[in-house]
Amino acid sequence: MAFITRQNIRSLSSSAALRAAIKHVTVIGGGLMGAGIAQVAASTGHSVVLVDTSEDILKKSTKGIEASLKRVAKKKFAEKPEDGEAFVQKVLKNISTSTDAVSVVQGTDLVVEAIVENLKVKQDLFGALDKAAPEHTIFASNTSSLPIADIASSTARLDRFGGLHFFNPVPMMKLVEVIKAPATSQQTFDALLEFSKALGKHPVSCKDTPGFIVNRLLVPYMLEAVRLHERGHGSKEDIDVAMKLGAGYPMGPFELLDYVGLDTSKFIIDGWHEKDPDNPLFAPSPLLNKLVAEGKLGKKTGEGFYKHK
Ligand SMILES: CCCCCCC[C@H](O)CC(=O)SCCNC(=O)CCNC(=O)[C@H](O)C(C)(C)COP(=O)([O-])OP(=O)([O-])OC[C@H]1O[C@@H](n2cnc3c(N)ncnc32)[C@H](O)[C@@H]1OP(=O)([O-])[O-]
Ligand SMILES: NC(=O)c1ccc[n+]([C@@H]2O[C@H](COP(=O)([O-])OP(=O)(O)OC[C@H]3O[C@@H](n4cnc5c(N)ncnc54)[C@H](O)[C@@H]3O)[C@@H](O)[C@H]2O)c1
Repeated sequence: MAFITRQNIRSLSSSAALRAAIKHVTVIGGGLMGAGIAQVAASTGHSVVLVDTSEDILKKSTKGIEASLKRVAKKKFAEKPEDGEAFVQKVLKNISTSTDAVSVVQGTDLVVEAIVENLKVKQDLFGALDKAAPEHTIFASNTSSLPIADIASSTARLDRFGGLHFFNPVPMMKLVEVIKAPATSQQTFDALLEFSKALGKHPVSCKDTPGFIVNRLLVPYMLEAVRLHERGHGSKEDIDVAMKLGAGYPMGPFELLDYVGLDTSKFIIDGWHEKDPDNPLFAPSPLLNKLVAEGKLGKKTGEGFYKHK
């Protein structure tokens, strides 16, 4: 039996206050990740503004969100499809779009950035947002591989800056890595943990170290799979089947690389290789580089290691 103590009440009310604090969310980047984050935030009652560089991209993002919501609704409301349609419409109403990040952050509690994996581009974005956003607004990056402290360094709100690393596909993957950089305040970190829980996700706490937890283990594994294939020691199909049937992974490494995007994968590897050139774990892959140079970026462009319909 749980006893209600004064301390319990205090921590319950402070966590309720934190949860209440994040209502309006601005998601910047409407690609694979940003669209998923916007969808999940809107599905859990947040009001969301999704930002990208053009109306055409935003139209594509919104279409993708609608299609994904329909998949969710089909399962969630299997018994009552009409409630599923109402759910989809209600969630879509919680999302608006914009191509002007600076003007929309004026009314936001949290900015989640999911743009290209490039330090300078992320710094420029946050530097501009910092001047426009209210004092209380928390900034978070969904970066896969860049130090949160480096991204935050273009702002004057180091205490209100942290990492929220989601996993692809966001509507299905339960994990969020919540990253506390050295200057992130405990209050900001707690707010990010609470926000992740409010999204129905399972947060884990991470230090601001390269790759946090998942990617520090996943990137060397994926790269070793590519090298194994480059050495002629296995076809990509056999390697994928082996890891699915032999290790219980839902996707093989080549399928997952195509799913993540080969451009994003290359950004991650190149960045780590530049910082740690003698580490064989992060050595670049000629095959991956060739596919990216040919514009074969994986599922999102219709071809990567595999062809996708
Ligand atoms: C080298 C460097 C690389 C490093 C990269 C790091 C990247 C990054 O930082 C970290 C990551 O994200 S790492 C990546 C981490 N991610 C992973 O590791 C992912 C590994 N893969 C998986 O967990 C599974 O294969 C999936 C869950 C993707 C699909 O499940 P499945 O059973 O294999 O196949 P299924 O039959 O298709 O789908 C079944 C049902 O799922 C539902 N549904 C699916 N997608 C949906 C969506 N977008 N919306 C809504 N719903 C969606 C839907 O209900 C569907 O049924 P339907 O009747 O068809 O509508
Ligand atoms: N793909 C994954 O599996 C995955 C998983 C976790 C984290 N991430 C990280 O999430 C971020 C986004 O990855 P993604 O896969 O969604 O990429 P993506 O290429 O699918 O989408 C990026 C979007 O950002 C937009 N964009 C670029 N610069 C912008 C700017 N200055 N302002 C507004 N929008 C801008 C692009 O137009 C594009 O629509 C990266 O930091 C990546 O490392 C990716």
